[in-house]
Amino acid sequence: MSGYLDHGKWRDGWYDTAPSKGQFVRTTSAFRHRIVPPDAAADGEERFIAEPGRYHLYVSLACPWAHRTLIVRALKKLEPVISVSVVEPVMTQGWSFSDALPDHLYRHQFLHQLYAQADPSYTGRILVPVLWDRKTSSIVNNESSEIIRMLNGAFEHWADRSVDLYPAALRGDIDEINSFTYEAINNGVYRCGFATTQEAYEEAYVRLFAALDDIERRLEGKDYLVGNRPTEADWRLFTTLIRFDAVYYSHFKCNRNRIADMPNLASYARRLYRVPGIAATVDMDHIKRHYFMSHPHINPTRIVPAGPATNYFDALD
Ligand SMILES: N[C@@H](CCC(=O)N[C@@H](CS)C(=O)NCC(=O)O)C(=O)O
Repeated sequence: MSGYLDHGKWRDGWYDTAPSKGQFVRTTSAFRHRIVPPDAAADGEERFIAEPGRYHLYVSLACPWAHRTLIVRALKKLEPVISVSVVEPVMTQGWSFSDALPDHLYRHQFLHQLYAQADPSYTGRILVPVLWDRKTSSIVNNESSEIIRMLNGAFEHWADRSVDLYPAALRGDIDEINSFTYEAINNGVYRCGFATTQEAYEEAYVRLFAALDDIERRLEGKDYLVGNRPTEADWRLFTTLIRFDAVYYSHFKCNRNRIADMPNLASYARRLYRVPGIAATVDMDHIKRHYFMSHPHINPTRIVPAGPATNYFDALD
């Protein structure tokens, strides 16, 4: 089960959808600091400066938002620079650690203990991803869209500079697609799955599939959403696509059709999946166990479906 911290104390509890007429409203991330490259920190004012071995990511392999950060870390070849701890996929007191999946820094049992360590009076939900600073023992940032920008741009001294997921010339187009994708698709599947009224669910469902149809058209004759190399816009969409047929289609009732039934989207997702380093970031076991076992209000038996037998992304051409 999930829950939140109330002035540093754990409380079980789900999102209250009553004030929003059954609509799921995502909470905003609380920690929003920035890491700057060493050369941009010359005046000594900056608190968080890029350096190897200083920062640590806490992620769930199940979570599409955390998945973005692992993808950018892999593409920028930052594995030796930024270390990672992975939480257990099934929520207990929210996200937890185990002997098999430990908190490498503090051996906490639960992620909420890390939030309380950063801010003993923290009130709010305990979200992944978390970008942690060893030096100040604090959370730099827990908003994936901002973390991926930092991984793409602040660690250039140690990163693979041939990869730029947010090139200056394409930023306007990337930002525009990102907000469209976020509202209707990335968060749209959650707005379907966590809706508590028929109206709220149907509104999210119609918007989701209209957006997928739109992207299906945009991808006609194109390999990527913006330009001719993968950008942030592609990776942000990818983490939802890869979970869609196995989880969102059934668990979140996003069942007009599968991604496998949309030829351009299916081959696009497969193309992205085959980029070197990406397949290793996709863990279908964590993904399926997390969703089907962590939301007992949606799936009370907590049975994890055996299928789908094959996914569009591992099918042979
Ligand atoms: N906007 C945030 C969203 C992060 C988020 O909602 N993560 C989910 C996992 S998919 C979470 O940790 N949920 C725990 C909860 O809501 O209690 C981001 O992109 O970083």
